[in-house]
Amino acid sequence: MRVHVADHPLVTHKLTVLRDKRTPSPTFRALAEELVTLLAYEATRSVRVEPIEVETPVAQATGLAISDPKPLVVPILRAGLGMLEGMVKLMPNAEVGFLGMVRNEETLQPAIYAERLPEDLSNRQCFILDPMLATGGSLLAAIEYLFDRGAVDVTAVCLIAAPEGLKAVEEATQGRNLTVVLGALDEKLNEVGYIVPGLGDAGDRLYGTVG
Ligand SMILES: O=P(O)(O)OC[C@H]1O[C@H](OP(=O)(O)OP(=O)(O)O)[C@H](O)[C@@H]1O
Ligand SMILES: O=c1cc[nH]c(=O)[nH]1
Ligand SMILES: [Mg+2]
Repeated sequence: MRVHVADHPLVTHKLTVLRDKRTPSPTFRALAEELVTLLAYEATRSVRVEPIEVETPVAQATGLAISDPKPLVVPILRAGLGMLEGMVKLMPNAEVGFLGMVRNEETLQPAIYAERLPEDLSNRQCFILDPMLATGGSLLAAIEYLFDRGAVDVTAVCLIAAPEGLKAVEEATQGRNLTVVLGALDEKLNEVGYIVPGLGDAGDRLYGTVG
């Protein structure tokens, strides 16, 4: 597993405002989108491309185009939806599929409650979006789901991770072609499975509801 933790003052600045419990949902949503666009720059470094020729007003130029099959972006509902616009802004011709997952707050076990993905993911590059990697259970279930469907290459973009969850994902995905791109790697998980210092419940903070 390759891990990249953003080391950029703008990322840390925006994350600091996200962490602040006084930040209201509209600002939280705008910042989550901006953060993803910054992280997407790194996350798409290995996007598959092929050479193409174009005519400039002056001469022939060789450039690059994103190859087929197009990358598949998979936000994990609910909170991952807050990252979708920021990602597709950078890669407008990517396809988008959806996975709805919820973590049982007692057992911390994830469950998939909705799925809308292309049937066949063989030979696909997939980009999972989920702001929080806490125990790692949700991300791991999403990763396994995509690989089981035939994906060959998965990159997860998360705003904040706990070391415990990152380690769990790494141990369970040995030999997989997996990259994790993070805005920050925090200190730890608390006794109820929240990231410390984290930002609280990302879904609640994005959408202003509880649950
Ligand atoms: O690493 P884990 O311990 O699995 O926790 C992380 C998961 O928890 C949050 O989702 P949640 O279950 O709160 O659903 P929501 O997005 O609908 O709020 C978050 O968006 C991740 O999907
Ligand atoms: O800190 C956490 C852990 C799981 N899910 C969240 O939204 N936040
Ligand atoms: Mg939640």
